[in-house]
Amino acid sequence: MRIDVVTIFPDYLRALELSLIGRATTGGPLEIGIHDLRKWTHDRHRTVDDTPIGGGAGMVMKPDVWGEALDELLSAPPPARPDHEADQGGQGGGPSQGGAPVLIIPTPSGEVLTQRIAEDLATREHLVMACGRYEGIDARVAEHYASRGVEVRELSIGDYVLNGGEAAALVIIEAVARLLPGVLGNPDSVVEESHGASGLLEYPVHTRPVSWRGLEPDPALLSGDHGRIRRLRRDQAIARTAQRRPDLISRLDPASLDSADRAA
Ligand SMILES: Nc1cc(-c2ccc3cc[nH]c3c2)n[nH]1
Repeated sequence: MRIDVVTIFPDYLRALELSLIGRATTGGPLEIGIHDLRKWTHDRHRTVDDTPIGGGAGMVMKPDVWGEALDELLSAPPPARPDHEADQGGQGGGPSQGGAPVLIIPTPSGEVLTQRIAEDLATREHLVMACGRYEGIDARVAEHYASRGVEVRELSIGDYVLNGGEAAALVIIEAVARLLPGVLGNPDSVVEESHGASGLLEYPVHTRPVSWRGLEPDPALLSGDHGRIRRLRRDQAIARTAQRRPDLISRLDPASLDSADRAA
């Protein structure tokens, strides 16, 4: 997968050079390009914004500058894929959806990112992320590329307002990139996560010391009885979800909450 990120603050995205995502970009399944939007300006002040048509506070990012940047990045050839990666779905599941780039525009007024959306995006070959600032990017940019048949995803990372799209882009990239094959050391760790296949929040985790400040994990976890441990953890996941995210419980298939797998 290739991800191109356009921003007026390229240093904000340097975090992508760290940790697992950073390692995934050195000979791994991921290529990341970080681009300064001002590269596509032509005036001496490198202007990227202007006052809003119709009035209002703040400034709006200019469609002509964004158009030159996105024309170039959206028409770039899809990343070369080693033969062994032909149609190999990652933890996101499913074969690749082909090389057509997806234009992702972080915005507080977008569809809220979910694990399902991240899994879908993890099957794509090329993501182009447009990070806005000020009051946002001229709405005609998304409209123009959608009209040209580009898949445009205006994505929110939650119902709160940031100062720009860069932090949201980091969240979206991490949620997607970690699902790619070879990025996580242990692919099994994706299986029992919150918002994973079970639709539940994950159970509480513990490690040594067993006794800490008078607190100890459930004795079942020390029993070595894997069936008992699995049943406990499922009960804990259900209880935690019911307490913290009852909205997720209502979406579950009631049959999935029965003791079927507890009998195992
Ligand atoms: N979920 C969420 C996204 C944003 C966001 C995204 C882009 C821009 C550009 C200017 N302000 C922005 C805010 N806030 N909250």
